[in-house]
Amino acid sequence: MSGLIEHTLRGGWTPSGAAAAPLSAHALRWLRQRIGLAETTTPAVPASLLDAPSSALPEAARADLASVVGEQHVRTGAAERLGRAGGLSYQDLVRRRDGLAFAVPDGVVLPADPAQVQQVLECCARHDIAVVPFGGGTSVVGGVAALRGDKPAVLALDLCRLDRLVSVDPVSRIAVVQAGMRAPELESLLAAHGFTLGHFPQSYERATIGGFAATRSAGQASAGYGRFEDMVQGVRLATPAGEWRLGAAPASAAGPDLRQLAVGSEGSLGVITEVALRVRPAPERSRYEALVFDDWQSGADAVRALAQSRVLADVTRLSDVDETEVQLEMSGGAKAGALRTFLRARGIRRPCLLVLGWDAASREELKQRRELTLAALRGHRHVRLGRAPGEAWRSHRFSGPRQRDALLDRGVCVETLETATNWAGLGELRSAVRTALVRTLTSRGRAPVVMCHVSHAYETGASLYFTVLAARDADDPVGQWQRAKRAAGDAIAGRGTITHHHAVGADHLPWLGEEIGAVGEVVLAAAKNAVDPTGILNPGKLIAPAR
Ligand SMILES: Cc1cc2nc3c(=O)[nH]c(=O)nc-3n(C[C@H](O)[C@H](O)[C@H](O)COP(=O)(O)OP(=O)(O)OC[C@H]3O[C@@H](n4cnc5c(N)ncnc54)[C@H](O)[C@@H]3O)c2cc1C
Repeated sequence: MSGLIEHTLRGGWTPSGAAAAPLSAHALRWLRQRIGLAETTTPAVPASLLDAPSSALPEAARADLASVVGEQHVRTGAAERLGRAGGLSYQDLVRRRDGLAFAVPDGVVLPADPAQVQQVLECCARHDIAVVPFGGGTSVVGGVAALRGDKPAVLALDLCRLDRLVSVDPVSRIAVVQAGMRAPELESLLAAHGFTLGHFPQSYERATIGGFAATRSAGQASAGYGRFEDMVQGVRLATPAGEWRLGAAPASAAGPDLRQLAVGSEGSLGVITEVALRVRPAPERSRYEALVFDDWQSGADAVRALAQSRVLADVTRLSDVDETEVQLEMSGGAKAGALRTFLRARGIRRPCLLVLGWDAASREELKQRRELTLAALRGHRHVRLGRAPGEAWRSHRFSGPRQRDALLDRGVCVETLETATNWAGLGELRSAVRTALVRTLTSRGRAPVVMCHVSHAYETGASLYFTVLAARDADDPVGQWQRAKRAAGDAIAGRGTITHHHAVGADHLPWLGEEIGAVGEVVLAAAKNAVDPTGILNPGKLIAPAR
């Protein structure tokens, strides 16, 4: 066990904030000119000035919980509670950075193993206390907001002590892992057995296995290794109705696949305590490179060709013109200028960057896979940039959240949203979301930067991931983003899914009914009623309260 994670009030991805990835003078100049950023800095309010409301956890409940997990593992101090107060969306960060109102749990409980999680839930059901399962706390959709629903108190159930690799079956290639294990720790433990999970979301450094399973996460190498639910062979949950184990075999015809009810249940149907995961041999070789297409549609057509020919690279990531421009500007002015000249000379005026990355067991396998991918791109006009930009992308693949800290310090409204749809509707969906974001975030004649990329491609369609940079409305930063998000959500509804991998949480709930239908909502509510009849599990997330 690696010991407890000490969460403190989070105003960014790292405690050092912007210092971890400072913006260059060139990037700052470019931002000022593009989005009309003021010259001022906008540091976070010191955590010492923020106070938690006093805990509403009844003493009888606290004592009961302590008898299960031990006195030191029921915490009601302000620092502990503020540290689990919400996730890492822009709204969450701005609320905490600016000292605006946000929900704080009444206590934090830290069980040691699946049996204790089960007992904690039974205890909370007895005392009618709401429970928010808390993994890495990286939710960007309000999934770990400390909402209490109709309950008098709410607890953050922090799973960080469930951090064991329970077993590795090298014959079947299955690893059983406790839910609170963080992704980097799991990768290093699997490496000792010669395996990898291959799940590398941008939140890799902080997120947990239970969180991935609870949200149907998708990593950067999803084209090769699959989405998280593709990796889940079995799952063990604690529920107020009792323990639930699913996944006796890799495939089964024993009725609907109930694993898929547990995976993606976002803490509303149970607390995931263990996951049996499909693992693969760690790659001996890997190679990343970059290509450029002239405009979005040519690039999207090329990625569709790769997906439909089933020769996608493990990492296949296509940036649109705006995202490509920002990548160039953030990486430095002179280099960007030289590259533009080089591309213009080759007829590329609206560059869209495609990063491809392959993992393989041998040099031969790598060569073969790469050749198949590149062969499918013949006929799709592009310019190859070689390995350097591909490898640069790989080495900075987890630095986005640090860069966000730096942007937050400079008064930028910086947020992302994602969706997916079929290839036939992808162009329309992208335009509709772009238009909604530009319309709602244009202020004083300055339009925001709206970037988009495809990083998860399928034979029938792809995801779209948008990143927005706008000058922050200092008077109403939360309202500014909420208006933009509402407009984007309305543009998505009916054209695609409201979420491809961030999950529903509280923030996407207004659109869920339109996506799954009234019958779908009734089915989800019935499942909840069966496992959580008094509604203590994560109120206000995924499943709307009964009207
Ligand atoms: C900078 C940044 C980048 C991101 N990049 C990606 C990305 O590339 N791909 C991606 O898929 N997501 C991404 N996310 C979103 C987020 O990291 C994922 O949703 C992740 O799966 C959450 O894991 P977590 O352990 O932090 O879960 P948490 O944030 O702690 O919880 C997420 C939800 O799952 C529930 N939950 C957590 N653990 C359990 C459990 N054991 N049992 C039951 N319910 C549980 C919570 O109650 C909550 O509803 C990103 C987030 C940030 C901030």
